[in-house]
Amino acid sequence: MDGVVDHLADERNKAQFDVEEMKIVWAGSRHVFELSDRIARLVASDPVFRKDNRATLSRKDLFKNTLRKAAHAWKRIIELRLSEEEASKLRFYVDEAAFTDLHWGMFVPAIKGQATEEQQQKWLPLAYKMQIIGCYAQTELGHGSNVQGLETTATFDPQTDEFDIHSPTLTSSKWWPGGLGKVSTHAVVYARLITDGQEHGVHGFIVQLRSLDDHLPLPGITIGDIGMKFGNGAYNTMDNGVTRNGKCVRSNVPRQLIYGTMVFVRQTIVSDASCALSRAVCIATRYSAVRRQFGSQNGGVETQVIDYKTQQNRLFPLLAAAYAFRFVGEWLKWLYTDVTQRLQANDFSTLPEAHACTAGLKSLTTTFTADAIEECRKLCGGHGYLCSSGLPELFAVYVPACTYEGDNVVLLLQVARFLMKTVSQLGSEKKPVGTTAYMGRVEHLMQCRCSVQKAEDWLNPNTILEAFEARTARMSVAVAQKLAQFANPEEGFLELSPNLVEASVAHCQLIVVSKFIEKLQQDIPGKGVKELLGMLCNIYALNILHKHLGDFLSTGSITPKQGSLANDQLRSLYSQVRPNAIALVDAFNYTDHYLGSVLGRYDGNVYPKLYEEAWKDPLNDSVVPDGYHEYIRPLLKNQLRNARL
Ligand SMILES: CCCCC/C=C\C/C=C\C/C=C\CCC(=O)SCCNC(=O)CCNC(=O)[C@H](O)C(C)(C)COP(=O)(O)OP(=O)(O)OC[C@H]1O[C@@H](n2cnc3c(N)ncnc32)[C@H](O)[C@@H]1OP(=O)(O)O
Ligand SMILES: Cc1cc2nc3c(=O)[nH]c(=O)nc-3n(C[C@H](O)[C@H](O)[C@H](O)COP(=O)(O)OP(=O)(O)OC[C@H]3O[C@@H](n4cnc5c(N)ncnc54)[C@H](O)[C@@H]3O)c2cc1C
Repeated sequence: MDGVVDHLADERNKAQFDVEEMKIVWAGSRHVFELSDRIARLVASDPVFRKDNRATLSRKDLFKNTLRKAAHAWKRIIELRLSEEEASKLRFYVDEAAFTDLHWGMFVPAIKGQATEEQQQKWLPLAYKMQIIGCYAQTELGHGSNVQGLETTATFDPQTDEFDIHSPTLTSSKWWPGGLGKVSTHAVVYARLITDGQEHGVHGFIVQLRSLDDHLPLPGITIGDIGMKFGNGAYNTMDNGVTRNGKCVRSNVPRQLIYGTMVFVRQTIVSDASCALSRAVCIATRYSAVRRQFGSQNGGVETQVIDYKTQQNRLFPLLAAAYAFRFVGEWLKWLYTDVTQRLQANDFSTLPEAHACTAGLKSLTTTFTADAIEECRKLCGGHGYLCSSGLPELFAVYVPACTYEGDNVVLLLQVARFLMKTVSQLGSEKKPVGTTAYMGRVEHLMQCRCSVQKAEDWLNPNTILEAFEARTARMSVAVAQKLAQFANPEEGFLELSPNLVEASVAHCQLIVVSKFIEKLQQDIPGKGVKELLGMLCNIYALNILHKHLGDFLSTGSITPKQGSLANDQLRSLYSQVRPNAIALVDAFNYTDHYLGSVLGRYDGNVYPKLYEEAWKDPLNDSVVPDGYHEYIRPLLKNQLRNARL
């Protein structure tokens, strides 16, 4: 900021907490903060990583530019001898969907989680040095959610000691895998295993797709890109592939680990949600402090739009959710590490809970974040619709997260199965543990009454927790009772699936709220940091209560009067957060390069930069547009009838 006027300085001076300490809380530790800060600046200062031209490049140029960035990133990683942690941060800050996401994010984890020791020794060193590039080829043209319905076959031939991978139908073509279309040399392909004419379900196989000499597909393999996707620049930096046929190397893993890579990636997606959400919120918050509309008295300045209660009511719950998702993401990472260690010791007992938590939280956080990015665009008024706001691209890149790695509704139905199983086991020897431990108090939760009498009573974490637990337990038990009336449970499950999904959402919201409350029980240093986090936790919880009031009232978990008091408390919390809003988004420590938004600039110097940015558009290369002589002039001169169009 040297020599630059900070238009948001007054806002920063209002902060009532230690921003530097909050940055550490957000990062997770001082080590991660320092590392992230260093790598973010490194990326921001490298001209190869510029991204302000993405919206105007053609698909081919966009894609080639992504290849250039990926190669440059790898070069820098080698030159600077970056650790795995630093390298992954570098890719994060380059901020461009690319084949490397799938290579490092799915191909390598799939081998680590599912391949035998011998296979790992063969493939991992090659993958780590990027001497092979891999992708995760599960989804087919005909089946994505229904993994057991995949049609690709892997038939073992004992004579050659090989598997014959075959796509017997058009719908069995692998369709969607990122990196597959143009870049990957190898893939983990999911196929139905057949030995001695017998089927053994879906397994993963490492398949070489392309020659390592000339990159041509190997004989019998047809590969291409599936075409343009939603948004202009956005996700079109990625090649998503279609392929048929191939040969491969043998794989043999325990049944329970086949889905393991999905559990891993879903866990990373929850942390990514807090990044995407915080980024949109940072843009909308800074711009809301810069933007003024109405309210000028005697020729004075107009009101900052952030001071309108409606703006706060839309924006601050999103800010609170960004922090909430950060902390639940941290916890989920711990849960994943724990389950991985147990699996290595052949303990599969916590896998169902890990599956339900990763599936449910992936669904909850991505749905919320996609909607929130769009809300942030609207919070920025007309300028939010400009590509230079960064929000349209962020939305287009982010929104498929609601679909990939498991459609969000399909995933909530998985949570519902877990919940219904838990309810059905109540009263048996098997006590609910972990995130369903509250079900162990179901008798109390079915009849307890919320004690809130005045608005401030809602600030008690135990009061909030019990209201959320009662709501979820009552919704789950109610739908379980309805299910029990069906002679065929699967028929009942289909019929009641909307109710089941609602119970799952309630359960996942309870997890997020409870993990935020647990975070606040830790020792958190820094003036005012814990107080501010407490306010955000209450905003997150009370906003859900307000938005889902129907659930809380219909289950009798709270009274209408208590619902109204929660809303009064929310308004008061907004006023307390307001002076801290800019500092709370500064704590994300995003560089202007990473934010990629004129509206979200750190210095708040929005208008001159918007004007400057507009002139850079290729349409402004000439004053009179290309096409004037063919199409506009004849129109104006009434010569269209004779014109050759
Ligand atoms: C840092 C880098 C990150 C990289 C990526 C990040 C950013 C984004 C970049 C690019 C995009 C990236 C990736 C996208 C990649 C993909 O999309 S890959 C494809 C993902 N596909 C899916 O997610 C498919 C969704 N469908 C399913 O998960 C399953 O088919 C199903 C819905 C769960 C149904 O399974 P099925 O076997 O038919 O049925 P059932 O319900 O009977 O389940 C059987 C039992 O298995 C348990 N189970 C199911 N899933 C899991 C799991 N993942 N882990 C553990 N256990 C699981 C289930 O609970 C059942 O158990 P029971 O005890 O029998 O009840
Ligand atoms: C950008 C992007 C990247 C991707 N990358 C990869 C990749 O790298 N590798 C890979 O293998 N795949 C990849 N995929 C594929 C992705 O995992 C699938 O698209 C996803 O799992 C959803 O499956 P589907 O497309 O079959 O949806 P469908 O299952 O066809 O869903 C269509 C609709 O049906 C509903 N539905 C489906 N089943 C049920 C049910 N049982 N009950 C109620 N409703 C149901 C869904 O809710 C949805 O509304 C990617 C997809 C995208 C968009």
